[in-house]
Amino acid sequence: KKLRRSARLVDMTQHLLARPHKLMPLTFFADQYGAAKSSISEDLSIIKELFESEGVGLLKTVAGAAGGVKYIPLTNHEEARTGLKRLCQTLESSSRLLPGGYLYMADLLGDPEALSEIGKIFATVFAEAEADYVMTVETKGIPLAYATAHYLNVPVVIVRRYSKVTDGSVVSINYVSGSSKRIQTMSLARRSLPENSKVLIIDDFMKAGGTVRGMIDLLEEFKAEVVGVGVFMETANIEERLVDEYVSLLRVTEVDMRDKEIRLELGNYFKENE
Ligand SMILES: O=P(O)(O)OC[C@H]1C[C@H](OP(=O)(O)OP(=O)(O)O)[C@H](O)[C@@H]1O
Repeated sequence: KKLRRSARLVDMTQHLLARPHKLMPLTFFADQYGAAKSSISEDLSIIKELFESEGVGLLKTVAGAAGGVKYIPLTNHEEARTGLKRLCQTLESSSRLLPGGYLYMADLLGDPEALSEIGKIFATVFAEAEADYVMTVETKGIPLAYATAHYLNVPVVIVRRYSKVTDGSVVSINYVSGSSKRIQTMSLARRSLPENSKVLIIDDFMKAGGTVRGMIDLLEEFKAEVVGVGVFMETANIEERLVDEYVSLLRVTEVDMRDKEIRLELGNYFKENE
């Protein structure tokens, strides 16, 4: 149906936002609105300018016959910092302290707006990683994995702690989660990852890193490539960490169970003296 420019701009914007990282040929829009490709190009430059000036993300145009345009969601660094500082305030209340230096985060992990904000930050950090899948381990990592996967527009694979009949044949490995100091298993259905998949690991919390280490070892069984590790929160001052390459958004610096003190700071995604 023929739409005038203002209506085209609205319709194209919602179309692009709904399909992050997806290349769309200009002819798709030209046919959709019965407009010339030159008009569509002008429309896209208006959207591109607004997206970039307002920090919505990038509109990348790919030239040539198989070309087109794709929306890359990006949160600018300042906005990410402000948003995460706000989350620090929410999380820093002593009532959230749990035994073992954990924080009660289920409310945050259930809040669609917070998840969307965190997911977009992870998708910014790993925008160039060319991940084919986002992987996490049940349970608390699941909402963060989906939020990140939405902005990267890739599927999620969920590692289980126990193999289930409904997974078909599975690959299992044993690992020690530093948090629990006991041997645990991790398993993933054999059919969930083709060989040579590029996988981004996302989890909610990293203590000793045993869980992330486990997922890395599991991915070796699938001949998959780990293209990144993102954790929402990490505990500080862990001597020997089982994983050294990872991005954290927040860090627990101090936990004092006696006087119920808790301190959070920005994670390694931000430079120390930033
Ligand atoms: O770095 P590590 O020392 O291995 O600990 C981080 C693990 C432990 C915790 O999961 P749990 O609370 O054990 O399980 P769930 O996510 O199902 O609540 C957290 O979600 C990470 O996955």
